[in-house]
Amino acid sequence: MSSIVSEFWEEILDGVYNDVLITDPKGRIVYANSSSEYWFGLREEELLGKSIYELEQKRVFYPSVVRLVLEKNKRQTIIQSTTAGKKLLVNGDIIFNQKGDIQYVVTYSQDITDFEKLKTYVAEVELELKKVKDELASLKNSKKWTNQMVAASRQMKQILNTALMVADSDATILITGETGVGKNVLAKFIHDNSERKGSFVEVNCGSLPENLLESELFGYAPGSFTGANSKGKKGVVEEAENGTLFLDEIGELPLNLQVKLLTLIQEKKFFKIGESKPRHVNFRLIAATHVNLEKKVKEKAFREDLFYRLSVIPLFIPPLREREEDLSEMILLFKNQFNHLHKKKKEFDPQTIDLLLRYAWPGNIRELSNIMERLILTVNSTVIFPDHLPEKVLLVDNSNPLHNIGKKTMYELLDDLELNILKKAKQKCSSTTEMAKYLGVSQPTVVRKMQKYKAHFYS
Ligand SMILES: Nc1ncnc2c1ncn2[C@@H]1O[C@H](COP(=O)(O)OP(=O)(O)OP(=O)(O)O)[C@@H](O)[C@H]1O
Repeated sequence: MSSIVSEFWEEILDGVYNDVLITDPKGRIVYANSSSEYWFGLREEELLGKSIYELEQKRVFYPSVVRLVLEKNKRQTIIQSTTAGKKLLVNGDIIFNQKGDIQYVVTYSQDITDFEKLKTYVAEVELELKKVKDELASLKNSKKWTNQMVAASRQMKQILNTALMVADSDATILITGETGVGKNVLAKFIHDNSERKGSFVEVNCGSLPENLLESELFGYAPGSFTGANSKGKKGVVEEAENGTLFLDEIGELPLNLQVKLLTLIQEKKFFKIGESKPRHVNFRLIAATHVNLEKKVKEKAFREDLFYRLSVIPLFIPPLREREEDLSEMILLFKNQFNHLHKKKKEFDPQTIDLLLRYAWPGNIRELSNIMERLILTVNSTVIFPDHLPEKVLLVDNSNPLHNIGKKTMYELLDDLELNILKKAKQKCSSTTEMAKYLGVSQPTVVRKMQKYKAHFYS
């Protein structure tokens, strides 16, 4: 039994329901009261002398409040998960010696497992209620508002409302937005909500060389060129009869085909390769691009007249990072979808979700969906913790300290930035000497700074 607490106090502390741990400045546990077993699943004898860094790594608890107190040199209150399956609100207080150095860190917790469960339950019920409300509202004017399509943000709702308003018209639509934001999904949504009985036919203008793209679009007459199918070929323009033709990556359309597309839009007629008589068609055209078409027009790489013909109804889908409500709902959607698909029951630690919410998602929904599926398939434990995340997502926590402005002090924000710089340098370099050169500081400075954030570098 520990000698730093007198028998009198030990009896009192053993009688309290909450855990009490005392740790020395090196992070070694020098006292644990008998309630600690209930909280951490380890007997007090097993806890004594153990390093909190080691226990944190083994996930007996995570994150360690003592580590944070020692790193920040001040009192901390955090939410912690334990292997015993609890959620704790943990306080870490410092006892200073006469010289003003840390002598001990005292921690005690409050079990908020039930409270957290209740919070999750209320959040889920609220989310359900919101979904039902949204679905009811959208059902009023939508025929096929699929529940696989998230539109929780104000921007997305506005886009879908405009899309529904124009779905039944013949007006050409130009959908713009970064890669992976959902341009294809929106085009299909418009078709599904139109009265058009024909098919939704899709061509990616960037995926084929010019001659193949032309025959793909317009088809060819029998024997019109060497190597051609003797029966000829129907182009997608014809296949889209009475339906919707979706031209993805329209910015990649070669200039020669831009002229032909213009004729098609203006006169609703086209020539099959090898035919001299025009064919008439009736379809709705939706085009999409992730490039800046106006810029292409200025550079003379895209015809101005075609640009105006295409953008009768312009719809811009903002990047996922600007649609916070969609992002959080999509995380939930993909978690459920991939758990179901792969017969798993994975949960996400709140801090993992927090990091996913802060990441900039340059690949938008496609990138999010890929990462969620990979995590659900490859993580062994039931709970997905921050360190299971790809490095690029993990680094986001500190990569932009401005995210935490107002929540952390300026010194804490500067520490976050410093830590991030060191992490990035460590990824690039194989020694502290190399890191020093890379960062333009001395090697002892690098070592000293890494020591400051040792929990992130040495375990
Ligand atoms: N609102 C949404 N809700 C749920 N999933 C979505 C939504 N929008 C897009 N997705 C999913 O995200 C992925 C990318 O969508 P999509 O292919 O429509 O993007 P895109 O903008 O057309 O991409 P690209 O520019 O690369 O063609 C798809 O798997 C799609 O199912």
